[in-house]
This record gives sequence, C-alpha cells and structure tokens, in this order.
Amino acid sequence: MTAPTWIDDPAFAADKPFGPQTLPYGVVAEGVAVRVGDKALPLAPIAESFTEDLRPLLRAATLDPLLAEGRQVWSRLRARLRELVTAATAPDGAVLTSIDTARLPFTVGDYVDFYSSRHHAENVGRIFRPNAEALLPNWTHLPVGYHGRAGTVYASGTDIRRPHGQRAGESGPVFGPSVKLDIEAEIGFVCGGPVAGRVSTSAAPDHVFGVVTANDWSARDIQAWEYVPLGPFLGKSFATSIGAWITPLEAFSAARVPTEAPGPLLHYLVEDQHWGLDIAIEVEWNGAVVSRPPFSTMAYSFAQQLAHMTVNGATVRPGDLFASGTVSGPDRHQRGSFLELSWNGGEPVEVGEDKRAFLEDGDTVRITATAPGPDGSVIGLSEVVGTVVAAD
Ligand SMILES: O=C(O)/C=C/C(=O)CC(=O)CC(=O)O
Ligand SMILES: [Ca+2]
Ligand SMILES: [Mg+2]
Repeated sequence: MTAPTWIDDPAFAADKPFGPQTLPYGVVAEGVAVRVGDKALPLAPIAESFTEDLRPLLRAATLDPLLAEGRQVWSRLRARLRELVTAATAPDGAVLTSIDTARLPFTVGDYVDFYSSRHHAENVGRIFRPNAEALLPNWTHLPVGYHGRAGTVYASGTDIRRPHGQRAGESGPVFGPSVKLDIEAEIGFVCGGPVAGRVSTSAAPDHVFGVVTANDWSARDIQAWEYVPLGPFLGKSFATSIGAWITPLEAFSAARVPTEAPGPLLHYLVEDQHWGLDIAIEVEWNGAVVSRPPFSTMAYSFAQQLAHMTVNGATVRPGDLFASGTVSGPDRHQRGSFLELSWNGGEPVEVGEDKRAFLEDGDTVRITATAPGPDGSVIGLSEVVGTVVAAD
C-alpha cells in the first residue's frame, strides 16, 4: 500500500489506470493539466511549486511549448509532479477540476499512419486482394505507411459525421454516404523535442513525448474503390480521433517487449533495445466489448517507424503524430477493425442484442488501453470515444 496523499480519490491508486504512475497531460478549461484518477489537476495554479524554467510551460494554453522541449525537461517535470501528487498535503493553489472539458491538447503537425500489424495486413490483404499474396514483398522489410490529414485529427468525444464519397457500383461509380463505415483501433505517438531528420532507432525515444489511443475512422467502400495505386486518401482523411490525455513515454518503462520480428531488416531498422510495448487494447461497440487487440503482437515498434519515416531526411517536428496502424492479434476476437471482425460484412458481429457489420448512425465506439507499470502498477491510456452522426 502506498501512503495516502492529498488526492483522496480511489481512482488515483497504483492498481488503477490513472494513479501516480501514469500522470498523462492534457488541456482542460483551466489550461494545461495532468490527469489524477478521474480528475484534472490544472498546472498553472501550482506553477510556483516548479522551478522557474518550467513555469511558462505550465501556464501555456496548450502542450505545444512543452512538446518543443526535450526529454530532460519532460523527465524533470514528471519527477516533480510525482512528488507533488504523492505528498500528504496539497501544493499551494491546487484545485481539482473536471476531466470532461479536455480538448485536443496540442497543434497536430504532420500525421502519418502505419500498417505494422501482420495479422491486420494479412486479413485486409485477403479481403481486398483475394487472388494475390496477402502481404506484398516490401512489408517484411519496412514499416509501410502513408501521410494522413492532420487537420481532421480530433479529440475523443468529437462526433464523427458519415462521409460522402465514390464507391464501386454495378456499372461504374456511385456517389453517396459511405455504407461501410469502420474503425481502426490504433496506438498513436505524439512527437516532441528538437526538429530532426534521420532519427536512429536508439534516438527515437528522444523525439516521442507520449502515447495516445487512436481511432482511424475508415470508409471501406470509398477506400476499396480509390486506393490503387496511390493508397488511402478520402476513405480515411475525414476523421481520426485520439485520446485527449497523452501518457508520457517514460511511463512505459515496465511495458517494453520485443516486437514480432517481421523478417531480416536493413541496418537502420535494427533496434539496440526493444521498443515494442505490451499494451492491452479494448474495443467497445455501443457498450459491448467486441475485441481485445494486443499491441505486443505488432511487427514494428514506434522507434522503427520513426527511423523509417525520417531516413530520407524528412524531419520530425514537435506536434507531429504517427499512428501504429490497426492493431489486430492472431485470434478473431483480437481484430482491430470491423472490416476484419465481420470479414467484410459476411460474418456479422454480435453487439449486445444486435448484429452489426459496419457502423450505423448513432453507434458509439470507445477504445481504451492499459499497460503494465512498475512494481505491479497499471499504466492507463485515456479513452478515445466517438459517435457516428448521419451524413449531411
Ligand atoms: O491493405 C490495404 O489496402 C489497406 C489497409 C488499411 O486500410 C490499413 C491502414 O489504413 C493502415 C492501418 O491502420 O493498418
Ligand atoms: Ca489506420
Ligand atoms: Mg483517418
């Protein structure tokens, strides 16, 4: 048992996702905050409890200035926060407020989406390209990805409007609201630190501030018609949702595992330490748990993804976001998209009393995740939730 702290909340415990071992950052109505249990602790009112150089970061309107710092500052801030939230008495000026006003906490720079789950890639290959090899030859040699749309990255809680687009019809394309609206359960990585190109796998953790849950909403009918040869475009650019609280990468020290090695890798993708993460994801559809994708089964780590993304000299900047790719495990109940769970609609999924293939208007999807923390504690990733609203 840990000694009682001034934060008297049963959700603020080592065996709960948002205890003192997690301390994710977000932005609420009162400004930059850290999540403690089911409350927000705004940091501006307690800025005097930190060294002078940290105070402007805590008084800022967003996490942008904090992201622009580097690992040493992130570590110092986290260590001091940890002291303050585990103390017996509250720091001067401390108030606990609602987490319900949490919004997108940083300015999203470039957004990249990878494709690093072998099980997902094989499933989608079989569904979309039944007459070809499930995996293309490059897949085992590099983390396949594409540049997505930063301007349509939304915070958890944002409604998702069903997109319009073209899809294949009996005799040529038809236009209208997507009839195959889907999710992709993913883990997102929020970049920070100095602008850099050619980031090595060993330097990658210096450029990743923290980790979020992500739902990369996808219109499968639009995607299937448009994607050859240039890849995902309008079928995915209408919305990507992320959790509103960023769990610092440092919190994952006890969750590191080897990735499921894809194949012989070129030198710049070889890791000198394992950066796979043992994150357990849960997908709820209208309140019913329909899948539990294991992030530990990914083939490429965030360090390999970042190394690949910058190996040509392209730079990574604070606020850039990259997502892992849909997380699917080997078992049916571990698939991270409804495309896979329902096998393109042919095998409807039980959602409580209902059967579903793709999303209907009014459906709500909630993705949560946890990881093992130090000394048997639990690290939480904040939920990403969204409700589908009818096409306009
Ligand atoms: O294999 C394809 O043609 C398409 C795959 C996807 O839709 C997956 C994607 O967007 C990347 C991912 O999230 O894994
Ligand atoms: Ca995706
Ligand atoms: Mg998307």
